[in-house]
Amino acid sequence: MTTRVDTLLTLSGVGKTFGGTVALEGIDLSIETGKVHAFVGENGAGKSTLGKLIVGVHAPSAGRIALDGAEVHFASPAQALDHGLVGISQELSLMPQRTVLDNIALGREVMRGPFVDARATRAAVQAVMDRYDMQVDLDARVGDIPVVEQQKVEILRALSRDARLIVFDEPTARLPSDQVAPLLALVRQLAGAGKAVIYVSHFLEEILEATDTVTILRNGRHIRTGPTASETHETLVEGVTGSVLGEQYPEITAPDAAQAPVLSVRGLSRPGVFENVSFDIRPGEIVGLAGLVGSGRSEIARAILGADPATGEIRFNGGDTGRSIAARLAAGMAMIPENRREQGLMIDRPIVENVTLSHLRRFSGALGLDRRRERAEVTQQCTATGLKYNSLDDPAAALSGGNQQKILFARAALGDPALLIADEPTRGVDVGAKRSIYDLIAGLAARGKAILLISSELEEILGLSHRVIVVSRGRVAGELEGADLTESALMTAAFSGT
Ligand SMILES: Nc1ncnc2c1ncn2[C@@H]1O[C@H](COP(=O)(O)OP(=O)(O)OP(=O)(O)O)[C@@H](O)[C@H]1O
Repeated sequence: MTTRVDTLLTLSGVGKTFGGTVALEGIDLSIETGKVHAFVGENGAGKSTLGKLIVGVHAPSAGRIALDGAEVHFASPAQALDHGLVGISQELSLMPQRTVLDNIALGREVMRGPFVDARATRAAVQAVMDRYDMQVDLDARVGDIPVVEQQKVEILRALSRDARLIVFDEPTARLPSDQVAPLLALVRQLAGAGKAVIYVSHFLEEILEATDTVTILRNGRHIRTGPTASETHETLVEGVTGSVLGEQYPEITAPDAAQAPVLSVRGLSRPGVFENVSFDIRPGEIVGLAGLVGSGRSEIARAILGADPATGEIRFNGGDTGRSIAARLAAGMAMIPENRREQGLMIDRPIVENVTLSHLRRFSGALGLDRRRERAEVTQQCTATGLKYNSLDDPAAALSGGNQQKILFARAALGDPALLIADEPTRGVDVGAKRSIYDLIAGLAARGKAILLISSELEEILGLSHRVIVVSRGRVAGELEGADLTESALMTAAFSGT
């Protein structure tokens, strides 16, 4: 199939400010049909904002946007949709209780008089699926299907509304690794069908593999746009950070083998989820917990924190901590949860409150809350994590996704925990900020803290852990250390139970 390439959208001198924050400035760019166009940049570079200007979530503060050569102004996403411009965000906007068909057809039902013609509605949706060769079970409940299928539902919904351009904002951030390739195939398929696609992502490999054009943004400015084929991992990193990045992983010092473990887990079990899990973590040790998605890694971590019930023994600092999450936090455990929006952040509350959450007692004295000390310590932690913000009183929602992640780090570090459980700590974080999070983890370990690190990025586990526990189907399938800690040994163990 030959695909015609035409300019669909032209941005000239586009800028956006939020209060005092300049998110974007002087952006000139064109978006073409039949191409996948990546936006890359550090956290806060303005990628999401640019996507949101295009699909009518925000209105530009300066400049003009032209569609097919004619200037357009969208007061809402609905108006952008009327022109065929659609955004698919990280948090999907589907109704999980309803069927796939309902979700795709909602608001677009074929009517016969005052009644919905169910058969004709179904046929219309089927026709869209056939036309784009994207099949999905129309009768399944959306909440029951995998995330990548849910994304397909969103795409079909957009296609059934005659979308011409689809903006994907970090579409793989929530995807299990085995669903990434199918998503990338869907994205390619859309371009093949003549749609313009914008792809916002931190995953440089995905960008190199699946996009045609790359735009690099830095501090709200347009650095360059060009064919993806002429970029490499290194040129992208250089473009995004503005400098050549050195070693990605910090030196980690070997823990003192003579010290008693901070954490001892014995025979930890939760029926149907994991079974008979036992391991220790010593002070200053970074232990990776690796395994395929569904292996039980995150569930084990949650049980250690007391967030989920489990049988077996957990000894912390040589004693019993009690079973509740509150008792374990008070005893010196901390966790950076995998899903920060649902589990970690109060998105509408100020940054300062988000950082001090669960540590308020530290700043309370006879005279009430010591606000000055609270702000000083929060500022210190925010600087240490490299968090970029205007004012500590801004809501967390005003930060870019990666900077929101750093709030959770600042919070965990503020409590000076003896054990930090970090579940996917760098998800959604840019390459430069990744390094600062690795430095933080290594720094905590150097100060004698125990770290349990969970990550889907194999490289990250290998680069940062002293020792790795591999889980497969809820059982410990191997423990790797020193010269035995290699990618192939890790993968072999991870697949052993499957
Ligand atoms: N609703 C908002 N209110 C105030 N400031 C905002 C808002 N949305 C974005 N910003 C600011 O605009 C800038 C760009 O943010 P944006 O979300 O576009 O970055 P990004 O490149 O997508 O980052 P990330 O990779 O972290 O998601 C940041 O400084 C951010 O704090």
